[in-house]
Formats: sequence, structure tokens, C-alpha cells
Amino acid sequence: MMEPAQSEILSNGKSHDLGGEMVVPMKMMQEEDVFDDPDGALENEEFLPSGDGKKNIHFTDFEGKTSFGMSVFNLGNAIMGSGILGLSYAMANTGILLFLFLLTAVAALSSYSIHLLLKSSGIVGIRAYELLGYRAFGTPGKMAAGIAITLQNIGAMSSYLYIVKSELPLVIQTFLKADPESHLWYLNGNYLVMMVSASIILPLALMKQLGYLGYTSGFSLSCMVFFLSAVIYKKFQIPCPFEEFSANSTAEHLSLNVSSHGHEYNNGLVHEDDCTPRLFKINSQTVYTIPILAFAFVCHPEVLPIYTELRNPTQKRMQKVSNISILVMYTMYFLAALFGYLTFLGNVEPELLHTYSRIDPYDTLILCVRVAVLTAVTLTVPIVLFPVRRAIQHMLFPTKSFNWLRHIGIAMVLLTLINMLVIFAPNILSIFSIIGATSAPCLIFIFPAVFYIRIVPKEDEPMNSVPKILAACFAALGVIFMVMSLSFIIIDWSTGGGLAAGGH
Ligand SMILES: NC(=O)C[C@H](N)C(=O)O
Repeated sequence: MMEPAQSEILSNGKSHDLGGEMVVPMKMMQEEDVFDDPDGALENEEFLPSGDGKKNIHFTDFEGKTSFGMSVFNLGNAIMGSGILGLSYAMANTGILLFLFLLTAVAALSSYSIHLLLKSSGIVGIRAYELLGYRAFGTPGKMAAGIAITLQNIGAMSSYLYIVKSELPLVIQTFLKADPESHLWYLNGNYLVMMVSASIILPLALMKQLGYLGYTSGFSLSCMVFFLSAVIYKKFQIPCPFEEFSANSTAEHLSLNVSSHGHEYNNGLVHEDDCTPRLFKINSQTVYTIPILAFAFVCHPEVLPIYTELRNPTQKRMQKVSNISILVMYTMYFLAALFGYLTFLGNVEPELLHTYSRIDPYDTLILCVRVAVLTAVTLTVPIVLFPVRRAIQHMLFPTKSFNWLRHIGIAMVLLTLINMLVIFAPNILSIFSIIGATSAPCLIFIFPAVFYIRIVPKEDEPMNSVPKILAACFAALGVIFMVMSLSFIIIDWSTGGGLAAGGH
């Protein structure tokens, strides 16, 4: 196992201690971090003190070119994904106030964990999550972080493509007024997923820099703003209790098989006894709330790549990018959850969009919302794929420099794998509750905290200093979340529950 940062840094080259903020020439990273250089040269980044002796750090071998705003879009897009569709369900199982409390807690903890990542990254000059793991714990640390990133992001991407598979045929069928019984190829979700992957996602995933995706991220976020506006608008349109779309209706023909999400909701089986929203509520499904929220706020694998490409990168500036993104997503998450819940109360389904289909699957506004959500999640896939490819490169080809063939090859293999998962796994959604309960707490809580404790030199912050004690508590909190969520989910499954939480 490797010793923590300082002794190694000193043995690897000169280090500068700027009043507690160590800045280090990155010669030592050449062997490990060879994929991040946006200009294509071998990795040779340096964090050097700025001339005026401020604590700022900057890269000297290339300039990050992505503006502050574009970085906010990219990080916002990384945060916002299918997680938003599960939040109303989470609120239905916690009540409004408990949900607000948990949402606030997860958002604040998420921002604190980005602070830990950025500070560790500033000290050793590493800008990849898995390499922080390497710096802290050697190969096991790198592998643990790399595997967690791969699992989490493959889970997230599969859930996005699953939405494409289930929603796109319905949208096309309605717009073309096609007969649902006709086995037309363009109504087959599997073909559609493959086509969307090949024609939209793959070209975007081949971009060498995340910064180029700022425009698509901005567009993706505006689609989600449209989704949110429609959810708010619909709340005032749909009466309570709502009327189910007729049982013999096309809904059945359209195969709106909501039971694929783990619950039977036939003919309004589940009914809230009154139309009063609950402020507090606890039931067997409440245990899924933290995995759902944790999943919804994961963006940590993307933070360091976005930091790398930020113009004038300083820890403070990147923290600002993160805080703004988290704050905006927090607001959107709360509004979407609240109005989705107020519309359907106890009848809300694990995937919000499905619930609207129970009222009228042909509603034009809801169809447009489906298109918007489809677009948003499709455009998020390349952002989420980026750190997985990097983690794979760091795990499998640690000493190789950038190579276009490998860059393209890994993206194609990953997309093929995710397509196969989405096409062949009948109920991949239940996998996500496990992923939401394991890799999400690792990436948000446990790893940033333990990497921080190992990386920040004891001379700067002894083990009994406040920041390190806080970080240790943070890691412990992550372990508690993980153990609790996992055991509750296992109990729920074994007693016949079994909801796919964490991603939809
Ligand atoms: N980026 C991720 O891993 C998931 C994302 N936070 C979502 O809600 O879909």
C-alpha cells in the first residue's frame, strides 16, 4: 500500500508548501494519468503557485477553455438524469417535510463531498477520481474507485436508455397514429435504442473534451425545465381523485405495463384515501428514499474532469460551479417531486411519467414532455460515459498515452454493453436499487472522505483536527447509509416488496 501523499511527493520532486496548500509539480503523475490532457500530449500537468503567492492553483501545460457557465451546464447535466422521475414517488413515501429534510441533507452532503474531492485534488495535483484512490491507497484504491464509477455510471446510462426503449415507441406511435398491433420496426424499442445510441450518443461520446458538450448540456437542461413546467401545470389540470383512462382503452394496447416497475397499479388498485397531502409519512417503501436521493445527486465522477477543463481553474471557482449546479438541481428536484406528488398523491408511481399515462396516454402535452425527457437523458449519456472511459483506461491501460483508436473502441464497447443490458435484461431496474445503495454512497460519502484523510498530510491537518474528524464522520455516515439501505432493501425483497429504486 502506498504511503499518503507527502512523503511520496517529497521523494518525487520538489513541492511547495503555500501556507498549508501544497502545490506540486506533476512529474510523478506521468505514468499514471495519461488520458486527461485535452490537447493530446502526455499527461504533464502542474499545479504551481500563482505569482502573487495566493493559494490558487493552475495548470501550466494547457489552459482549460470551458467557461464558468458551460461548466455549470455540464455539471448540472451530470446531476440531472432519470433520478428526477423517481422523486415524487420518494415524496409519496416520506411526506413533504421529511422529503424536504432528506433532500436538503443529501444536497448539502453532496456539496461537502465535492469540497473534499477538490481539496484532495488540489493537494496532490490529480484530476481523476480513481487516481485520488491510487494516491491514497495504491492499486486497491484505484480499483475500488474505478469499479464504483463504472457500476454507477453504467447503471445510470442503462436507466437512461431504458427510458428511450420504453418511451420512444409510444411517442412515435402516437405521432404517426400507427396501429399498436402492427409490428413495425420503428415501433420496436430495441431497434430504437440501438439507432439512438449509434446516431446521437456515439458521435457525442467520441468528443475528446467534455467542454464541447456544454451546448448539448444546456439544451438538455432546458428540456428538463420544460418537463418541470409541465408537471407544475398539470397539477392544476388534473382533479383529485383522478379518473383512470378507461380500462378497455388504448392504454392496454399501448402496453403501458407499469408492473414492469415492480408494482401492480391496475385499475387504480392503489388509492390514497383522501386528497390531502401528507407532511410526514413512513411505510415500507420509505427505505428507498435515501438510495433514490443519493442516486439523483451523484455527479462526483464528472467533477474532476469538468474541473480540468474549466477556464482559470481554482478550487474556489470549481466549488462555486458545483454549488450553483447543486442549488439549481435541488430547486428543480424539489419542485418536480412536490408537484408530481400533489398531482397524484398516494397513486404516484416509481416512474412519474408512467403515472400520467394512466390518465390519458394521448395527451399532447405529456407526449411533448416525454420527448423532452427522452432528449434530456439521451444527451446526458455522453457526459456520464466520459469518466467511465477514463476509469477503464486508468484501470486497464495505466501507462498508455492517449490513442484515438482506444478512445473510440472503449466508447463503442461500453455502448454495446449498455445496449445489450437494456435489450436483454428483463428487469434491470431492480439492479439499480443495489447500485443506488452501494456505489452511490461510496462515490458521494465514503471515498471522498477516506481519500481526503489519507491525502491531506498529517503535518497540515493532524488526525484530531476538525476537518479530518468531520471527514471521518462523513465516511461513517456513508457506511451507515449503505448498510441500512442494503439491509432494508434485502428485507423488503425477501418479504415480497421489491421496488426498483435508485434509477428508473
Ligand atoms: N449521474 C448519475 O450517476 C445519476 C444522475 N444523478 C441521475 O439522476 O440520473
